[in-house]
Amino acid sequence: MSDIWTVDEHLADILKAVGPLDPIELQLLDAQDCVLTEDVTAPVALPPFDNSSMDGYAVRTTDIEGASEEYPAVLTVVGDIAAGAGELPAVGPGQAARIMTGAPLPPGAEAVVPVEWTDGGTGAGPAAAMAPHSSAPQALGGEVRVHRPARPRQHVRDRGSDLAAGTLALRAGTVLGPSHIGLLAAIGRATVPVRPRPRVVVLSTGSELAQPGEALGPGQIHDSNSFALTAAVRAAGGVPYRVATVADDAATLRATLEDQLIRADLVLTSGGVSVGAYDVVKEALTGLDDTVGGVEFRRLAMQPGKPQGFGLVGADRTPLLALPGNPVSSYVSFELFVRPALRAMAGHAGIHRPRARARLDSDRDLPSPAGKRQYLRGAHTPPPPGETTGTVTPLGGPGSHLLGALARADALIEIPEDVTSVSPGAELDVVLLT
Ligand SMILES: Nc1nc2c(c(=O)[nH]1)N[C@H]1C(S)=C(S)[C@@H](COP(=O)(O)OP(=O)(O)OC[C@H]3O[C@@H](n4cnc5c(N)ncnc54)[C@H](O)[C@@H]3O)O[C@H]1N2
Ligand code: MOO
Repeated sequence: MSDIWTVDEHLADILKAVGPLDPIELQLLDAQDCVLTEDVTAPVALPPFDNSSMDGYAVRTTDIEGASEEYPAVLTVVGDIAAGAGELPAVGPGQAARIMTGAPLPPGAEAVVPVEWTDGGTGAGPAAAMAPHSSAPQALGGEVRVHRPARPRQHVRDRGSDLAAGTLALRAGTVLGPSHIGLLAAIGRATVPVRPRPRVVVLSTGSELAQPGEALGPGQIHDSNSFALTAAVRAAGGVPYRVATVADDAATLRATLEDQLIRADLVLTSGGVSVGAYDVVKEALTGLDDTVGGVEFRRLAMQPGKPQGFGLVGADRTPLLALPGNPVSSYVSFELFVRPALRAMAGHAGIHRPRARARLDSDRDLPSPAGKRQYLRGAHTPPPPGETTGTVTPLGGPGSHLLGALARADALIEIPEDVTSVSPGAELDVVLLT
């Protein structure tokens, strides 16, 4: 390994050190967006019993053979079955039971005729709806005229027609979305085993940093990195813990870190990793014994994001990524190194942002530093229908302080290490950020 690391070497080194977190059992709604770690079989059939798909009448089909509006079949109504009904009236020859959508099919009945195929028990013409339950006594014990025949099982949802009891409901590896959570609830699961969301402590350093909402003193700037990184952790599916900004003091940083490790699956710091006299992260975490740090600081063949630290710290060997302080550098570093690590820890199969090929939309050549992979910020336009290559327009410039342009970007334009100039119209890889 040379003194300078490539982007790919640094990423591989991080991914080698982080693995999927141990599964935990979570309540259904807490498990949203998490990765299921075991196959789930349905302990019950879905639906659990034969039931009606219509508001209407449960009937024996032979009783209504040949029924028409002119010659309706006249049946005696023996009961009223609501969804959730326990006791069911038996339907004998010449009989029908009023039945609601989702209510169990009563014994003896073979099909359901929708109320619109009947007179609704009124003795008049075709009904548009059922008489309300409050006036049911008039319907019960009375008669219903059925105007159309029905096939056996028509408008009946058979027990187990969705899922048979004992069959696979969801496979391990499923990322639990709303429909999966609905299915788990339907089969009666209250909790499921999933990979937890990685808990990430976000810590920014710098004596020049003021909090948003505070007035800036001379030489001060607002801390934006810890906010951007906290939001990025959440967007990547992690649980962020943003810690108060630490001034440029190595002892304070070490103490803060020791306090925070208890709740961290991963630690992110920003700033203090370069070669300045106050580069506190480097000072605090270099060459320490195992109680706090084994962080290695390296230079990457990359712009932005050249200085990076990575190591495993504390008794639990918690991964720590020390990101550069320049706001664009820390954000780009998050996208390229931290996000894939968090996705791997959460057990996702796809850990990288999608990529696309795009033509450079620019009125001039873009220079790029020799020997470094450059990530410019850009606005991506997908290819028109039938084409495979979209376009990308650079925003701002290469400066690592250009947060305004970053906020307008939806892509990172990747310029390879061996390219020193890109002409308008040239095809490039872009990393899609949305
Ligand atoms: N002589 C050299 N100087 C620098 C080099 C170098 O190789 N030789 N590398 C430059 C590069 S590239 C980067 S990136 C930065 C990295 O610096 P640090 O990680 O040590 O970060 P700081 O010095 O603390 O800050 C850099 C810059 O970013 C601003 N900053 C820091 N934290 C925040 C925050 N939380 N929110 C907003 N802005 C922040 C800080 O004020 C500085 O302007 O080093 C270069 N220098
Ligand atoms: O590499 Mo620094 O990260 O350019 O700004």
